[in-house]
Amino acid sequence: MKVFEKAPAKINLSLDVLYKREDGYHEVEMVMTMVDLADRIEMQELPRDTIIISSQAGYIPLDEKNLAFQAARLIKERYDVKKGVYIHLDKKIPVAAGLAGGSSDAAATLRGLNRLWGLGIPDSELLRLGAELGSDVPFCVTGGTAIARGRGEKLEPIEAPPQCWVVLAKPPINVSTSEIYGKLNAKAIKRHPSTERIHEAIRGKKFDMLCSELGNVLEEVTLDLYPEVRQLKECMLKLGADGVLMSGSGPTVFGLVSKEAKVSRVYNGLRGFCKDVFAVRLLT
Ligand SMILES: C[C@](O)(CO)[C@H](O)COP(=O)(O)OP(=O)(O)OC[C@H]1O[C@@H](n2ccc(N)nc2=O)[C@H](O)[C@@H]1O
Ligand SMILES: Nc1ncnc2c1ncn2[C@@H]1O[C@H](COP(=O)(O)OP(=O)(O)OP(=O)(O)O)[C@@H](O)[C@H]1O
Repeated sequence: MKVFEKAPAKINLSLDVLYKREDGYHEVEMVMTMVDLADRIEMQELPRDTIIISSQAGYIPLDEKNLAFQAARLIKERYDVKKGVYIHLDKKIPVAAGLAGGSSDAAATLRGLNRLWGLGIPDSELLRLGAELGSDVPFCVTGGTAIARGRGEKLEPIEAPPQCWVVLAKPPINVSTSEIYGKLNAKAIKRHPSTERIHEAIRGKKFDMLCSELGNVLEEVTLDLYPEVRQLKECMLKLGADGVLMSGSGPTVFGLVSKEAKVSRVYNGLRGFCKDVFAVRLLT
């Protein structure tokens, strides 16, 4: 038997850090949503008690470092499943991009294996398992739009943002999430985004307000380390995107665009700047 799951990319409409915690993680407040750019995960039962990962993408680990492998191992151990599984990851989300590609693959694996093996694990438990795999995984389990708190695992589902186009561009650099958090001085953040005002813009479907309230405190670190990300933001604004922000710890920058007529100008203008450019819709 085989099951398929879509693993969509996330973007952070806001990302605020409140303080650094004793456990080394940062207490965050983020508004997150999904976009229509997704990996496709195929899971097939194997008679032998093993986990095999394959992918068409040549640049991700296929062993226990892969988050989908870790998700499968966690479910097998926790629910004492003696069967094996073959997992194929058809990667469309750029890797180490700030789009939670690995986290979304892990979440899709949890959902898919729950179905494949008929385990009947409730959503609340899938969220708890997800939190053991990474801070972004619980949000990827539920999807939709949510305010995430704690280290990212405490979720408050909210309304969908006003529908628009999202142009994503990833410059050809790799950014380490732990390095960016590590270099952030939480006590010296210059400008905190307002989660409340972002939520108000979403609730009231106020697209212009949403664009002007976008904010991510990790930009302070990543944009200084990688000036090309700052240039990419400026370029996207010049090309006519209505609101522009870096997603997660970067380096992907996304632009919100309300009018379809403007999308191709932004998309084509960026193609000269970097190879990984996508024009997609919000997944509402
Ligand atoms: C940047 C975001 O992607 C925004 O959604 C997330 O905050 C990070 O999510 P993630 O990549 O799933 O994070 P994890 O795999 O749990 O942690 C990676 C590293 O990021 C740092 N980290 C992560 C989350 C958090 N709230 N505080 C942190 O300081 C820690 O150093 C950790 O070692
Ligand atoms: N299934 C997977 N897909 C992509 N990368 C994976 C996967 N499993 C493990 N990795 C590893 O995880 C690292 C981060 O990749 P990922 O694409 O998840 O980053 P990201 O989009 O920056 O995540 P986040 O936004 O959650 O910080 C990469 O170095 C990659 O080798």
